Amino acid sequence: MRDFLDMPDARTRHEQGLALSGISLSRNGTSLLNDITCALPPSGITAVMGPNGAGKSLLLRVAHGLIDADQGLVLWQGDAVTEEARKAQAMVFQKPVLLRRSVEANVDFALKVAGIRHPSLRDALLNRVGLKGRNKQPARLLSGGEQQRLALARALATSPKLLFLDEPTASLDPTSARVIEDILHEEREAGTKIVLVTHDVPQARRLADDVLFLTSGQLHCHQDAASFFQTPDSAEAARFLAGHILN
Ligand SMILES: Nc1ncnc2c1ncn2[C@@H]1O[C@H](COP(=O)(O)OP(=O)(O)OP(=O)(O)O)[C@@H](O)[C@H]1O
Repeated sequence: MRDFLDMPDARTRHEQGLALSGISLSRNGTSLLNDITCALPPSGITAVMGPNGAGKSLLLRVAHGLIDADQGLVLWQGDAVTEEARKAQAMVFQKPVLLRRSVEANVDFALKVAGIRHPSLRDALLNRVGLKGRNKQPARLLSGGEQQRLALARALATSPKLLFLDEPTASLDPTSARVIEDILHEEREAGTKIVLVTHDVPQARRLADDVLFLTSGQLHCHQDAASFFQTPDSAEAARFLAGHILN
C-alpha cells in the first residue's frame, strides 16, 4: 500500500491531495494505527470504512492534526500541515461540539474565527442546513440531528478546502441524514475535498469516490468506490460488505 510514494514528480503541489506516509500510533504498548500510507485524490469524497475500533476516528484526528502520530507524515498539497494550512480545514465530530449559546452565536463564532463578519452569510448557512428562523434558540435545546446540522454549518462557515466528517449521520433520521448528504454532494461539486468516516454502506455507495478500508489499525485497501463495492481488494473488506462480523 505505497501509493503515496508512487506519486508522479510531474504533479504540481496543487494537484496533490491529502497524503499519509507511514502513520503509526500506539498507546500503552498497543498499536492503534500501523504504518498507514495512502494518497487521497485532491477532490471528491473519500470514505473511511471498517468495523468498530478499526482506527477510523484516530486516523481522521491524525490527518487533521488533532493527534500527533508516533511516526509518519501528513501532507496536504505536498507540504506538511501548518497552522495556516489547518485553517483551511474543518472537522465535524460524531458528537457535535457546540458552544452553550444561541444557534446564531455558534455560526457567528466560526465566522469570526475565519475573519468574516457577515450576518447574511450566517443566515444563508443556517438556511442551507435547514435551521432557518432558529437563530435565537439555545443550541443545546436542538435535537441531535439539528445539532449535527448546526455543527456542519459551523464547519462550512470557514469555506474549508478540506472537510473531515466522523460519522456525521450515525444517529440521525433519514431526513436529517439526507440534508447532510445533499450538502456533502454540493460541497464536493464546489471542489471541497471531503474525508468521511462512515459505517453506513449504502451511504458510502451514494457518496464515495474512493474508499479506505481499515481493520485493527491496518489499512487493507484503498480503491475507487465502484471497484471497492464490486470487487474489494481485501478479503476482510469483502466479509465486511457481506455483513460478517470481523475480529
Ligand atoms: N487515547 C486512547 N488511548 C488508548 N486507546 C485508544 C485511544 N483512543 C482510541 N483508542 C483505541 O483505539 C482503537 C481505535 O479507536 P477509533 O475510535 O479510532 O476506532 P473507530 O474505527 O473510529 O471505531 P468506531 O467505529 O467504533 O467509532 C479502539 O480500540 C480504541 O479503544
